[in-house]
Amino acid sequence: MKYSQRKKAILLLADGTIFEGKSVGTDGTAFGEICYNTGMTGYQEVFTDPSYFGQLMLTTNAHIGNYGVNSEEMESDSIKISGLVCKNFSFNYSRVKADDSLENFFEKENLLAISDIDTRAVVSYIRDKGAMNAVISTDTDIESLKEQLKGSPEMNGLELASKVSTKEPYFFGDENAPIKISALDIGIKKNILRNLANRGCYIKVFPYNSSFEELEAFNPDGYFLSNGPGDPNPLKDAQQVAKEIIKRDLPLFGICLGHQIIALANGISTYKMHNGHRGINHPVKNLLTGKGEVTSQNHGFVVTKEDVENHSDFEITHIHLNDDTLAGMRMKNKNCFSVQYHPEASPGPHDSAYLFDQFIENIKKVKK
Ligand SMILES: NC(=O)CC[C@H](N)C(=O)O
Repeated sequence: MKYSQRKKAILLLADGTIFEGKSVGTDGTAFGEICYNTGMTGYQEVFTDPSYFGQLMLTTNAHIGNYGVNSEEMESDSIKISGLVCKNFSFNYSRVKADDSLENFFEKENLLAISDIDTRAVVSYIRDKGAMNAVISTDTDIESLKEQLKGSPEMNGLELASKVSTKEPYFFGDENAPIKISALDIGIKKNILRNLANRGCYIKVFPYNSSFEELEAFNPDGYFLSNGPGDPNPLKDAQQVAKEIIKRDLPLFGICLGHQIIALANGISTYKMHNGHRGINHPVKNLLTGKGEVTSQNHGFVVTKEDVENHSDFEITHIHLNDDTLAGMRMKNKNCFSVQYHPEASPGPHDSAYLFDQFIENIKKVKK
């Protein structure tokens, strides 16, 4: 689409606030909870991260699309955000490694994006008011959009893993690799699988509603619970899987949604944050080493820190330094640990990749 052909488009928040912008490609209307990501790079990884399913993504970086897209930077096989809100959309891109423009990619995936929005004003507004549902549209009939928006589901209590999980089990990595992992796919990012495979793991990935017995039948050396979209509370099957693994004291590692599932499986609650953490420069303190880590984050729910403090089987291992929320925990007498953030990065810094090494060490201890 030529720049001159762009239409007026709007962002309407659930409380009636309106921001005006322009459409980028396709006309249409898209709903979701509005969230913002502060990363300066990594838009393709973010847009294809299954954890973002059902969310309208606002990017605070002033330019989106300027380095195009590359097929190696997919975190799943398609775009998972429900729509994009940005400031400047780059119709031109420049990068040797790029194989297409972001505009073409959006067109192929039929994603609605709007630009020329005062993104700083939106972020400052939703930081005060808290996360809320919104709609973006090239249709400017506000009353009709308001009506439709009323019907869009609240993120609190929403089960979304079933929408992004694999339908059938599949394998990842070298089948002769020394370590076997059963991974529950509640929205898994590809770079988690790459990180495990690069450390000598052959992984069998299971659909979100698989039972412990199905995961066990692969005869794995360790178990993994993935990241993913939505509220962890409705995911009862996954919580049951976590319970069974922990009961048998088998090596277990959970990331983000998987970490929240481990908490819920042990009677530790989670809650929806006023605004989530989404970006690639979130500071975390490792309480075991005293060291800081700059981390990649994407979550709107969080594990209740007080519940972990009061649980005799758990200890806190990591704290988010911006707001003192829980960023990581482990079980004192079981082979189980988990983090709220993303050691696989993609996008983001690699400071926390040691957590994958730790998982492998935990597995090797048992294997000996
Ligand atoms: N990245 C994730 O796994 C996110 C977990 C969960 N959907 C949340 O928003 O908190």
